[in-house]
Amino acid sequence: MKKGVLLVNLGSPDSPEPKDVKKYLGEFLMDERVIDVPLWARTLIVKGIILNTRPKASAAAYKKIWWDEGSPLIVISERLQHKIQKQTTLPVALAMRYGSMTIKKGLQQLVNQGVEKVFLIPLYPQFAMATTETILVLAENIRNEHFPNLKIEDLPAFYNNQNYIDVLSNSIENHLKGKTYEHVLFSYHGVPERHIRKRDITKSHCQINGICCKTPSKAHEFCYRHQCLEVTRLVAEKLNLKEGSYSTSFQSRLGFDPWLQPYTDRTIERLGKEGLKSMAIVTPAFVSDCLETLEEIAMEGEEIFHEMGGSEFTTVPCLNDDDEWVNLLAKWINTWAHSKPETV
Ligand SMILES: C=CC1=C(C)c2cc3[nH]c(cc4nc(cc5[nH]c(cc1n2)c(C)c5CCC(=O)O)C(CCC(=O)O)=C4C)c(C)c3C=C
Ligand SMILES: [Fe+2]
Ligand SMILES: [Fe+2]
Repeated sequence: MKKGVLLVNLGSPDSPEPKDVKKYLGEFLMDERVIDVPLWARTLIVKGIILNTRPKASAAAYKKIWWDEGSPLIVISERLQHKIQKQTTLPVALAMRYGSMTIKKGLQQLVNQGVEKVFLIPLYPQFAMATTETILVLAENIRNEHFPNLKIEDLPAFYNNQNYIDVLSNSIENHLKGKTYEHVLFSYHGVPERHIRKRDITKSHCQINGICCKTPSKAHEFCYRHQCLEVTRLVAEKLNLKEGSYSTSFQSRLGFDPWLQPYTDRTIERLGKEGLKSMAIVTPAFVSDCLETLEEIAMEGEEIFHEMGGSEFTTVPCLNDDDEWVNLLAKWINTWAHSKPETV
């Protein structure tokens, strides 16, 4: 049975022009796993409010970070794909959950090469309904409709895989080059608190308080908050960061519902107000730099810190196409390729 790999990331607009940003945001935010309210309410919020107000401002933000070759998230994902391809004999395709590089096209490319079994790799270290789950559900729907004979297996969230933690820690250490910052902030993309409760398979564990995510539970297989806190804990342990010299926060909230806290912008503000002069930010919910890291953190975050009196602010790049990261993904792919007996 011929095997192949499909890497899947979030996606970006085709260009940083308001019309393309509007089209992209429309598809993204109408996803029932991103804005998880009934269709009528989602339509009202997205088409009635957000798409009439946000695309211009979002387009301006995209313009600040756009590269000559295109969206950083897409260009970086393509570089990753090409580097991985050099380390495996399996065909490696790339798709995006939203936008024009669709999952259907990615699966079609593999099928055209004779692939019968796909290793689907959502490029997210932590599970979330708005990221991993929506990819898996869509891929399964596309398979049922267009490729019923195709087998698909997926890579589960790898937030606590020690090899991943080592690669991430090394990349942080390499960026900081031995310089000590007074605080290291681990900033993860936020989600509404409701998303965490919805995916609590025990129905009662996740209270979103100080202790639930630190108390062992089978709920953690699908608890984004637990998985983010674990990445921070494991990296801090590996890098020997002292208690109090690092913390976790959540960025990019949208709307009025409570999202995971503490919020990144307020945390940077607080640290600046407390007289902190130097800080580093790491963004481990993303494996590729994107609007959220290059604009919201590296530009807006730095501006907030400076306004509050801080001076040195550094944003650690995502893993992008880092060689150790490529090697690790290639190792997982090649292990998968050889691990299971072929079905005839
Ligand atoms: C209800 C809204 C959103 C949820 C829930 C959400 C979860 C979520 N998103 C990412 C990763 C990325 N998000 C990006 C951009 C982005 N996200 C939202 C909204 C939600 N995300 C919006 C409206 C936008 C667009 C930006 C804007 O208009 O200001 C990106 C960047 C894409 C790019 O092109 O660079 C990424 C990556 C994760 C990991 C996540 C939940 C865990
Ligand atoms: Fe997002
Ligand atoms: Fe939890």
